[in-house]
Amino acid sequence: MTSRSTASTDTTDQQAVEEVVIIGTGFVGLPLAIMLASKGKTVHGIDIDKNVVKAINDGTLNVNEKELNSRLKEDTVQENLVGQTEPTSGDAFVISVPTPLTEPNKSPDMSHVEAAVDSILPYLEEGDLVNVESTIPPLTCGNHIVPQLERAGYDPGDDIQLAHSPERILPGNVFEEIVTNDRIIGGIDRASAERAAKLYEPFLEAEIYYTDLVSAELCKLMENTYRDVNVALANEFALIGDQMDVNPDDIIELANKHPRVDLLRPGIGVGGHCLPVDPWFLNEVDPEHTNLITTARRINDMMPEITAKKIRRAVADHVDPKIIALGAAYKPNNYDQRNSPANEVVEELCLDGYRVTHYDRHIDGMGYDDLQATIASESADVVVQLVPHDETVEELDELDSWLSSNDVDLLQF
Ligand SMILES: NC(=O)c1ccc[n+]([C@@H]2O[C@H](COP(=O)([O-])OP(=O)(O)OC[C@H]3O[C@@H](n4cnc5c(N)ncnc54)[C@H](O)[C@@H]3O)[C@@H](O)[C@H]2O)c1
Ligand SMILES: CC(=O)N[C@@H]1[C@@H](OP(=O)(O)OP(=O)(O)OC[C@H]2O[C@@H](n3ccc(=O)[nH]c3=O)[C@H](O)[C@@H]2O)O[C@H](CO)[C@@H](O)[C@@H]1O
Repeated sequence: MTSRSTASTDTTDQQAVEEVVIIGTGFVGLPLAIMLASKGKTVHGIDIDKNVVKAINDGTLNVNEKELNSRLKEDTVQENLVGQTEPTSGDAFVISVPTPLTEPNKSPDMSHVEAAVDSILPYLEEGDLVNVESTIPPLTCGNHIVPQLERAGYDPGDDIQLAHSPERILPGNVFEEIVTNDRIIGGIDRASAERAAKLYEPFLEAEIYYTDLVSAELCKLMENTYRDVNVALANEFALIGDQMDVNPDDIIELANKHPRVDLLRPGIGVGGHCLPVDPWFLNEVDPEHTNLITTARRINDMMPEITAKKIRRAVADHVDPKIIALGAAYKPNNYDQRNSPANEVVEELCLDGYRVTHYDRHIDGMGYDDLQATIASESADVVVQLVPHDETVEELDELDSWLSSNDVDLLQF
């Protein structure tokens, strides 16, 4: 049961949402809090991290997401958004806490979601909406959140509305995508899904698709798994290309000239908060039918080690080479280091005893003033570009002839 509505046309007669309590004001919760506050909603941003709460209230959060700092400082946002460490009452509760994996068995760690739901129970009142934005394993709403609410004496779908609207924003382009991405809203019933749409209507300029809870859970996981598997395919093609001594990027470009082929870019691995995690949620619920998915995960997880091997081979002619590694973020033009393949590559090289200094202009404390001066002062033998940030690629382009005339090898991934 999927159906569509346009956010700009307010078609439902569900009660508006005026006061919103957002549990978890991190990468996902804070942009939503800011968007709602900027549209005049009363927003309580709840976080167990006192520093995050203080920074929200002071308007000083130093997060390197485009526009986030300036939007947080806007007068309307500062007037309407208050950071708190404890929940309070409201019309709608949004759950946007982490859902990591437990290692080494790659099972979902649902403790934050459970704690977040527990924390709102004393404040829930009849008619309130609970809307989960965290990425969750299939059946989490039905098998965990519904019983948790029932144990507290509620009857979700009757006295409490329950929805799951997974967040799909792309790190690095959050404030555009939160407005323009279509939204999938699963509800325990249609009324819950339509009420959740009331949360997004004030700022959304895209379609809303209504569905049930499990379909919404699965949809988010399929999206990220699709991307992970496709990067794995590109990585595997690149390994085959390497073996044949041809440039895989060039061949992929040629293959993409086919009208129905659209290969992604091979790289040094798949990092970030989502792609290395979410496919395992599918494996958790259906190990029998996730062979391709888990194989792709393993291919992507192997890439940092394979990259380190390539670097070892490339520096084999140098005695005790001095290596400068550029890039620590999990992807280009980004500052986030969560599950960063670049960091894994550097760790591998350091474990082997190589002398490596590691820089990333996008990351506080890892920058440099002048790349040429840095390479010269460190007497580097090899420069390895691990993350193709636009600026890094440009800088290295400009330094190309200087590097070769100074016998500095350049490796670019
Ligand atoms: N980061 C992304 O790109 C992205 C995009 C879409 C979806 N998601 C999903 O959204 C969810 C949140 O991810 P994130 O990136 O915002 O995480 P995050 O770590 O940036 O933020 C989560 C925040 O929740 C707080 N928190 C933890 N437990 C809490 C509790 N019980 N009560 C109140 N606050 C609590 C943490 O202190 C933290 O500030 C995850 O399920 C993630 O998979 C993330
Ligand atoms: C389906 C989808 O798009 N989901 C997005 C994704 O956001 P993300 O930032 O994690 O995604 P990517 O940009 O794909 O990067 C991931 C890693 O893959 C490497 N990569 C990428 C493309 C490529 O061709 N070759 C590569 O090697 C890249 O370097 C990096 O390490 O998950 C978020 C949270 O759920 C979503 O909200 C967001 O919509």
